[in-house]
Amino acid sequence: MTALVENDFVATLRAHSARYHHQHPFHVRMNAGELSPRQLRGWIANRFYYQENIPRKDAAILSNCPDVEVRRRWIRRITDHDGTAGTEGGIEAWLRLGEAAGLPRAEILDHRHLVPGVRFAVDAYVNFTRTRPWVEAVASSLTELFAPDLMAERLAAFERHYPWIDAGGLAYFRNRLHQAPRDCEHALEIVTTHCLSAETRAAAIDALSFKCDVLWSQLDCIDTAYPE
Ligand SMILES: O=C(O)c1cc(C(=O)O)c2c(n1)C(=O)C(=O)c1cc(C(=O)O)[nH]c1-2
Repeated sequence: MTALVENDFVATLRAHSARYHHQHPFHVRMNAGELSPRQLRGWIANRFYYQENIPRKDAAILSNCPDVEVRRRWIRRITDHDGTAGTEGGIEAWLRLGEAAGLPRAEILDHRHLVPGVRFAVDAYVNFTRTRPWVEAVASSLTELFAPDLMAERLAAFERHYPWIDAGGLAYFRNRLHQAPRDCEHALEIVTTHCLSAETRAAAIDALSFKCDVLWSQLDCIDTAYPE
């Protein structure tokens, strides 16, 4: 009985793929090769704000998490993005993606292209992880269950449709192909072991819905700011 209910819980989480931002019209146009250089650069510059805030939200989760075993594994996410002495992290890789697309790193770093709604959505995500119970914050990261398929599609689309972007700039997406499955396996393990009541399971599902909205809202704002 418990196993069956747990299967339902995981199935409900996975069913959120239907609300994932791979379906957003901006991503659909991106993968179909229909975006202009200006639109792609706008997306890269705005998505940087998400990238640079991911380690801050992971630090918020660490600060709220009392379990040393979880912290020992979760901390890896921060160095994946920030890098370490001698190794490039995701933030640097994203800046290189920008440069490969003709966007100077200074223009990404100073947020001159950042639109208010993207800032608002990303700040809402970080705030959520600071203020909600840590297991809910972990559940909100489960959009990464759906990310690898989108990354693989995006990689192929960039190579095929946007050859003006130097292929060396695509390392960020390649790295996420193996980082995301590892990360979401851990997140799913945490959520399924900690959310055993109807209430905690409902809260985890709500957290994942909220995160789908965060990702969708970012693209809505980028889409509006960079019309065809
Ligand atoms: O480009 C994307 O579509 C996409 C989506 C997501 C996601 O599903 O949250 C993440 C990422 N990229 C990503 O690069 C990343 O590092 C990441 C971390 C997280 C998270 O919530 O912990 N999501 C994502």
